[in-house]
Amino acid sequence: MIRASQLHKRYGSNHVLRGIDLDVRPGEFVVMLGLSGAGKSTLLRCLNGLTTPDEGQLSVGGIDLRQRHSRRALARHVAMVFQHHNLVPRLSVLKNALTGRLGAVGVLPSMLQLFPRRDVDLARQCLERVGLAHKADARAESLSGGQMQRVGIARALAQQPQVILADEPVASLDPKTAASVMQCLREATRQLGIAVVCNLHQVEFAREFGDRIVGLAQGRIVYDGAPSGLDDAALEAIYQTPQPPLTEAPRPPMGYQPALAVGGA
Ligand SMILES: Nc1ncnc2c1ncn2[C@@H]1O[C@H](COP(=O)(O)OP(=O)(O)OP(=O)(O)O)[C@@H](O)[C@H]1O
Repeated sequence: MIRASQLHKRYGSNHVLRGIDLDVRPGEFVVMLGLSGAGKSTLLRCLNGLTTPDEGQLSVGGIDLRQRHSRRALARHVAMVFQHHNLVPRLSVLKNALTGRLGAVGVLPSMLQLFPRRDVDLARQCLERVGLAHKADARAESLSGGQMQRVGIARALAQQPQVILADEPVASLDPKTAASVMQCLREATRQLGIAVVCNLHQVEFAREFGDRIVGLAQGRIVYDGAPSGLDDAALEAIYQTPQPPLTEAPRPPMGYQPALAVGGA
């Protein structure tokens, strides 16, 4: 589903990704952890074709991302879930979900918002999956933050992607709502066999919802394994070495207590 081999990405002299090897299978839910600046979002941008790696091999859904013409094709296979859901507030919930079909219908029908019946049915089914079928006609702006993010997930599902990339999808939500949105994302994608790569800052959510955890530190994978293997040593590799830069305080991973006191007696 995703095959990345020895990916490198530099922004000027900033060597952000330093040899990433990552294979993700259909239906696998991968949670990516790491300090701010570790390179998580950059890796997601490589996976959705927004950024081109400087070196390495990368294919997503069987599409070789080194080829220019593949970007449009990629949009049909890869959907995004954003931290700030990016809904159109004045549109109905159903129409927001339907925007997931924009890449599949022609330009004119999409400008006129004329969607085939089957797309409307699909969008309704996706809303049902995220528990919001009853809100189909409500304006998106009338929903709670958690409900809005569920619509964001429904929109991604309506794209019928092979891969969903989620960049801190629950960072703006309270812990209880965040857990229910993570549950919703995991269940829907598992039922449909969609591979997920999800950036998170909450270690306990990574443990609870991830099939597999990938830890990034300074552009390198320092942990790749089961949630059960995410012990203190693994967390120290992800969060403690090297120390975060003094100018940029990282968001602390929730529930993480370092095993060793830094700078202690
Ligand atoms: N478009 C860009 N141009 C220049 N530098 C960039 C760009 N995007 C990211 N960077 C740099 O790449 C590094 C990694 O950033 P990235 O956003 O991938 O980190 P992250 O792990 O996702 O952090 P966070 O958890 O805060 O989102 C940072 O030093 C950042 O400043």
